[in-house]
Amino acid sequence: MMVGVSSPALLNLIIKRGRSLVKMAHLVPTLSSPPPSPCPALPRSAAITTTTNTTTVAAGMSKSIPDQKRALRSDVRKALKAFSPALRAQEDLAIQNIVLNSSWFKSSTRLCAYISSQSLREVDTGRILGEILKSPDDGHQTQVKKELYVPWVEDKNSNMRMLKISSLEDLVANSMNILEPSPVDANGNQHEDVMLAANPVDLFLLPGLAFDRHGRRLGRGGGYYDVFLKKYQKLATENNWNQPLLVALAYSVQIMEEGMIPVTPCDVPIDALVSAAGVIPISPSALERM
Ligand SMILES: Nc1nc2c(c(=O)[nH]1)N(C=O)[C@@H](CNc1ccc(C(=O)N[C@@H](CCC(=O)O)C(=O)O)cc1)CN2
Ligand SMILES: Nc1ncnc2c1ncn2[C@@H]1O[C@H](COP(=O)(O)OP(=O)(O)OP(=O)(O)O)[C@@H](O)[C@H]1O
Repeated sequence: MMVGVSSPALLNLIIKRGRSLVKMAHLVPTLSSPPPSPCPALPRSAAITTTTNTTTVAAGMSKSIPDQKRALRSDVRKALKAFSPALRAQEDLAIQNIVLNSSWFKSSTRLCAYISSQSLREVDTGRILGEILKSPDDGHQTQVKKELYVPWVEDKNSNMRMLKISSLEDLVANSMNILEPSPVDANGNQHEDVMLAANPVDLFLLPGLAFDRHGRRLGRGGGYYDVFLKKYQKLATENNWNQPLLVALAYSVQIMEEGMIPVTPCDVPIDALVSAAGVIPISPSALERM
């Protein structure tokens, strides 16, 4: 099976090791039948109406928010498919350069970042992950030492953990063809769960399908990030920590006009968006820190 990874380094890792893929069919999210939601959906009358072909509806017959989300996901997947590989590569380079050269990335010490998947056509994080994991050069330390936590899908009920890795060797492909931490690291130790870490994460680099300039984010429909981010924000509040900066990475075709992304109270807004055109700080904390 071909694993879709965004960076040649990650791809080589998979090929080189030639390990059989870990099968976790029981962990594949049943995207069509999510768990009962504690987040009340907005009334239909509050649903977005006249924005795209997919959400334009007759008066009083607006689509439900889940239906609007499904339709927008489908539109964005098509746009990503039609996005030229050359432009995509240009944007991958520009986005990663913006992150790597930013003061907020350089000064971050604990990060949660996604391992980009080429088959999902996600903004490449390969160089960023490499930079986070590289050992600081003795005597020529150019960056603050960083700790990296990456997603591990726990079950199909939107539960995801963020586990600490210290090397890309700690990753194996899951049943969704996304690289995840293996059950134990190279030394046979469990990966630390960020929810049990003594110190706070300062930066999240988030994936998603669609975003807008006002902080709305549409994910892939599993609810994994929304559930996790709510829990982590609660943990930060309980510990009197600063809230982490939530920064999403987006190709130009994933940035929507205001009003196109349907949201419910469960959707956690992002603080900032990085596209090839630059950083868009959104929240007051992003305006302060970026
Ligand atoms: N790189 C990466 N890792 C991640 C996420 C992510 O979005 N990106 N996740 C974020 O939640 C979690 C995994 N959730 C996922 C949810 C759906 C699909 C997926 O393959 N979706 C297909 C459609 C499947 C369907 O409709 O049945 C797709 O989007 O094309 C993958 C991962 C944790 N790890
Ligand atoms: N905090 C939460 N607690 C419980 N269920 C939630 C929470 N957040 C989202 N969900 C549920 O998860 C399902 C998917 O939500 P939604 O479509 O917003 O996901 P998404 O934003 O596309 O995915 P992700 O958050 O993984 O990027 C919905 O049924 C939603 O009600």
